[in-house]
Amino acid sequence: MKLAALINSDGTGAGERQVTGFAIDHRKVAPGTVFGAFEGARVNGEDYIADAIRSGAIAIVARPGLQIEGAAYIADSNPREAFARLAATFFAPFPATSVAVTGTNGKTSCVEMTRQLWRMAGFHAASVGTLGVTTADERVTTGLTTPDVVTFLSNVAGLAREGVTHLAFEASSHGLTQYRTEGLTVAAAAFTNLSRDHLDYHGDMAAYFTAKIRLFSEILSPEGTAVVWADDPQSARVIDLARERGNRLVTVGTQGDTLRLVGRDPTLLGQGLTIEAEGRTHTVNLPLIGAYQAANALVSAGLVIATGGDVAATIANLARLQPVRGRLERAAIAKSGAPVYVDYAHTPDALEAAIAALKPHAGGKLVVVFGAGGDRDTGKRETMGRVAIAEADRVIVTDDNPRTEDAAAIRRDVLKGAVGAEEIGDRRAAIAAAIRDAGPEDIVLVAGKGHEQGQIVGDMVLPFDDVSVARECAA
Ligand SMILES: CC(=O)N[C@H]1[C@@H](OP(=O)(O)OP(=O)(O)OC[C@H]2O[C@@H](n3ccc(=O)[nH]c3=O)[C@H](O)[C@@H]2O)O[C@H](CO)[C@@H](O)[C@@H]1O[C@H](C)C(=O)N[C@@H](C)C(=O)N[C@H](CCC(=O)O)C(=O)O
Ligand SMILES: Nc1ncnc2c1ncn2[C@@H]1O[C@H](COP(=O)(O)OP(=O)(O)OP(=O)(O)O)[C@@H](O)[C@H]1O
Ligand SMILES: N[C@H](CCC[C@H](N)C(=O)O)C(=O)O
Ligand SMILES: [Mg+2]
Repeated sequence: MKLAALINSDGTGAGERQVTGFAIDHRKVAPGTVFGAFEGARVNGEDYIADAIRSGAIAIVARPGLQIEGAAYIADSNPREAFARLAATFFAPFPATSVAVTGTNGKTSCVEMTRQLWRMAGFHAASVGTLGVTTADERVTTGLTTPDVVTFLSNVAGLAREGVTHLAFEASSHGLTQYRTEGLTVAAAAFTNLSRDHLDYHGDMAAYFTAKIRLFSEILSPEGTAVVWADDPQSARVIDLARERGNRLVTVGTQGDTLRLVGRDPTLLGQGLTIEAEGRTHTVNLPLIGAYQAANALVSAGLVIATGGDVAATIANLARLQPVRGRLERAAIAKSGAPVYVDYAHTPDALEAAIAALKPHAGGKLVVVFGAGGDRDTGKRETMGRVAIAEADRVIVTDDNPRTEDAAAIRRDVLKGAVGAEEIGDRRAAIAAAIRDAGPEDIVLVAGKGHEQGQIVGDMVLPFDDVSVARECAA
């Protein structure tokens, strides 16, 4: 593609040059690249413009007012958005039906369940999120929940080339703020819930909510559908916005209109759901435990219905959902018979939801092993501690990805809320102690890392998998 196909010719002849790719990191620039130079949280990408041009960049997308020589200058007051728009033109086409999920908790679960439901309906579907890029055949991790815009758009275009027609992706608040997922037509957008997380980056809850809501105010197609978990205190704001914009609405939950949850009856390994839809009552056995998994299943069904799925068939397909990796995953059975679950709860609300899911199944004690990640919102630590002490019967505070922080200091923050909890810094030792002491009627919950395969200490990633460690400790 010639540069002139992306921008109006600037009279220098630059428009005749061939565009070979897009980059937002100057180290990834090759001859023919369009380079996006953005001010970041850590460094200023504008400082690398000269290096990018030396490496062959033919155009620079940046804010107005810079001196740029040797490449076309595409100046825009919102350079991230302008860059994403151009990159989308370059990488298109994308899967014909794309939907996005935002919210503090449940994004990964929803994109994964939506992908599964589409597949059951016979579509070639994929999901992109914390677990990576997933199709029916394989899963490739990208390292971030919402990858950077170039990785995202090039991967999604690759999926379309492989024949994927249906895509569900996670829109994290960082991703939304940094315009990582612009440029494709979003047919439906879902909101799961809002609670505390990531205030290190966003500052306060209002800014965090504003970041998330951009999915509905700017990214969702004007002809698209907003799918809303109606039971969250913030849902009304999303519903109001969708109404103002004239988007179609699908609301789900006990307060929902499209899929109204009127009954939830936990069984040993799942739950019976009673759902009112289109004036009829449907019943289905969801093979997953916990109110939160029922919520995510309904949001996912809402996304499938919003993009043309049959209501009765979609509800019936919930009976065939497979568990999502690291979300209430039954990892092992202790010698005493106590089941050990691994869950990705790393916010106060998620921890509460995970404990609430398991508690009804514990005849004896509910034991929770958890910590908090370093270089992340410090304010959530004490609240997580308080939730654990209030809801569980035995609490062991341990390490979870200290990153560049002092692990003992992070545990101290958690213990401020978890008054009276035990402290075992080494995660393997903590899991071992919980499993060793668990009685036959007890349940052990190992929370915080879910599917993660490593413990991040400093700039090293030490191999660590809660599921394997639980199995080793139970053996
Ligand atoms: C805080 C944050 O989101 N940082 C991400 C973001 O940074 P930024 O735009 O602020 O970038 P910066 O590092 O200050 O650099 C500014 C610009 O200069 C460029 N640069 C930088 C250095 C250089 O040598 N050359 C160069 O060109 C960078 O590519 C960037 O465009 O852009 C970078 C490039 O894409 C990301 O790698 C980086 O993710 C870091 C590693 C990260 O840890 N992000 C986490 C917090 C994150 O994004 N998490 C969310 C949410 C998780 C969830 O709850 O699900 C996620 O979506 O994963
Ligand atoms: N609907 C929900 N309501 C409350 N808690 C939930 C809900 N869904 C998931 N959780 C909790 O959040 C954890 C993470 O779930 P999931 O990975 O689906 O969320 P996410 O939004 O993708 O998280 P991340 O922001 O890390 O990508 C789960 O393990 C569970 O503890
Ligand atoms: N996407 C989340 C994952 C947190 C997982 C938890 N194990 C931690 O390290 O805090 C984040 O980057 O904040
Ligand atoms: Mg996720």
